[in-house]
Amino acid sequence: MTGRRIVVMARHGESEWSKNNVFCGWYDSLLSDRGMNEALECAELLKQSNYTFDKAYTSLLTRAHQTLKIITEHIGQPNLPVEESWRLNERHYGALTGCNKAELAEEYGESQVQIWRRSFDVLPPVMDKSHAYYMSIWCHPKIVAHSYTSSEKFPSTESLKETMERVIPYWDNFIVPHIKRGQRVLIVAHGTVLRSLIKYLDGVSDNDICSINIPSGIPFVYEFDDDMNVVSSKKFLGDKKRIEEGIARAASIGSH
Ligand SMILES: O=C(O)[C@H](O)COP(=O)(O)O
Repeated sequence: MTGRRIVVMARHGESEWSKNNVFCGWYDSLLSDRGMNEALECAELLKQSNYTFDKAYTSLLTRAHQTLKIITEHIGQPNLPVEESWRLNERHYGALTGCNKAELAEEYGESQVQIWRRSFDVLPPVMDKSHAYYMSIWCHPKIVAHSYTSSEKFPSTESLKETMERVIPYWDNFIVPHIKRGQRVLIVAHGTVLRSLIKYLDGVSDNDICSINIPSGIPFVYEFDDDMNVVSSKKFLGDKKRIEEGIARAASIGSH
């Protein structure tokens, strides 16, 4: 089939843990009030541009599901088929999960915290069984259900590199075939998952990806040709100032 192959991606709205400036990763934090509004703004931008979809993809995490639900209801597609996968979960932030970013910057220095957050391949320390959020993450009903049906090994820490190693095969094997069949796809995921896709699709270098930040709740669009070459890349919808502010917010370590 010939025609425009459009994929819309969005990062979920702000979570409670992000509001408190705490590393979240696989911890299942809910959307904050601001996050709910961001999801609604995201939905409104899609509605204004008349976007509709055939299929949505998201992670196992509630903040992404809440965002997706707000979007699908607002654009009048509450029954849009949704496929969820742990492969679209936020990166596993290892032992940093639950730590306040500003406090870590005081202890280890800002540049070390930014290396953990944005470098391509520097791993945060591993989360072991003694970690305060170990049980909360591994006893999550969706993770438990998945462990019964699959032999896949889950991570205990991830950099962008390891995140890409699970996201890109999922994109290639599970999402791309639907796009090639002409389906309009929406992906609601997390900062590092979207950075993985951007790095892969746009051929961003290991160095340049460090300065790419994804604002919460602002949709962006990729367009592909029939051979899945990128024709138009990462086009954010909406107000330029709001996009710039969102990017700056995602880049910053934040305060207590
Ligand atoms: O997991 C998290 O803490 C957030 O999704 C993103 O945090 P970051 O912008 O510090 O990577």
